[in-house]
Amino acid sequence: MIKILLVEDDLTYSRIIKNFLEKNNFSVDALTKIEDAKVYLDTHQPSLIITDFRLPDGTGLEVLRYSKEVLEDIPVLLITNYSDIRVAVKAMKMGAFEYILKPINPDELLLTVNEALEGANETPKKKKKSAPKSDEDYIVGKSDTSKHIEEHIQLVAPTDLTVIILGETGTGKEYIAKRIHRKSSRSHGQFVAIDCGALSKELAGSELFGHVKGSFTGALDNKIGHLEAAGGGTVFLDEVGNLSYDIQIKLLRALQERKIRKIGGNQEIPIDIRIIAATNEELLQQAKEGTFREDLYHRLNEFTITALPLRERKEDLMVFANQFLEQSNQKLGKNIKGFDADAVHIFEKYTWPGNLRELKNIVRRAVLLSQSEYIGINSLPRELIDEPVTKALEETSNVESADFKTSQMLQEKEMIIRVLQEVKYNKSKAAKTLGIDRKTLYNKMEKYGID
Ligand SMILES: Nc1ncnc2c1ncn2[C@@H]1O[C@H](COP(=O)(O)OP(=O)(O)OP(=O)(O)O)[C@@H](O)[C@H]1O
Repeated sequence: MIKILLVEDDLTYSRIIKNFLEKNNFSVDALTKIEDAKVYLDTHQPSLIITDFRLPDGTGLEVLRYSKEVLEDIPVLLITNYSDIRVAVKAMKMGAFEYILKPINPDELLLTVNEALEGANETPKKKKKSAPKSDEDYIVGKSDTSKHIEEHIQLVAPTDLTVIILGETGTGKEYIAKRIHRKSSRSHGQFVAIDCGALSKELAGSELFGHVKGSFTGALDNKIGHLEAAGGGTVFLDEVGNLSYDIQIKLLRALQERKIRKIGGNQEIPIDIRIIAATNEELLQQAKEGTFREDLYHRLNEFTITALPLRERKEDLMVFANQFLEQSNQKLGKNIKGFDADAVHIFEKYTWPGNLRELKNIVRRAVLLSQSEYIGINSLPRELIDEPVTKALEETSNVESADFKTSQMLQEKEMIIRVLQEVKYNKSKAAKTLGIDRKTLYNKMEKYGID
């Protein structure tokens, strides 16, 4: 039976999730604290972790970080209470598989659990990222920017040039890389995606280049690295700015000489790969500051493609939203026809910090929740609807020039409003969720003028 670790300190919630998953034939071990989860992960190998964001001894991000350290390829789902998409985006960047907003919808939970487990072994070992299953999944978009990206993909794909793809998280860098691979003469070979941000410092060399038996403690056998294994195919180095200096030197050599040497080995092994690298950092800036080798930067940068954030390609927004709706309809067996005018208006106003990944997630959730033919604001999470309010608040208070305290107060006010809405204005529940007593909550509500 597939084993799941659940880290949730709200015992009622924990029991509901555990019972629900057990009814669906999963075995669930439930814990309430990060420290206990760490001890558990030292001795157990669950296939999936579901963790709440707010825990008594820290945040779920710590569970995520630790799990990536001890178990390389374990999917982690983060439950966030305050609909804080920025936390969710950070979690995704740290390697979380998906985030789920409270209040949890059981169908959504089950769907996400199954998606996370799809392809994951029962005993996880290797890091692998999700990639488009087929080219049919890929949406081109209709903005000029999208058309340019498509032209560039078509232009560079048949060559063997190394490509750097720049862009914020969730803008589709991996999707672009995979499309280049599919349109290239290497399409019959493998597409190997490596998340350089998730490679441990000690093992990065061995993962990329391989090692010979006995070259370090734990090297019990000869190992073939990804660069050799992907022979004839394409290697996608995501978050390439995270590679250590040593590895950068080795990679530069590999690219220049088209040969690698395994860790602890003397033999030169020819490699036949194309590299596509991606970063959401200012790699050139890093190169200038000396944290990323400039020679490697130039070697990688034979061609650049920039994936713009969704907020700068508004024309594409509804094209993607409608396609995601179609995909979700198919997957969930629903027949939602589209979005109503209010939903479209809210979509257009929102800033989409998690870009296409966030849009897809929100559309999928809305399709799942929607009771009517057209998705309306009732099926959208609060953060989308509240964002303009938050922004107006920030603008009137001119947060940029205001001191830190003002900004903290604004955040606190916003959080109290959100929690109150979430618990339908039950003050005891709100106080409990916020981790303060009722009296403090009343004082704060008065201070911020919340009715
Ligand atoms: N062109 C596209 N067509 C359809 N879906 C897309 C496209 N680009 C991105 N997506 C959706 O957005 C999600 C995120 O895309 P992707 O993983 O390629 O982003 P990324 O920029 O590599 O993110 P990160 O920097 O966080 O690794 C994908 O899983 C997919 O669902």
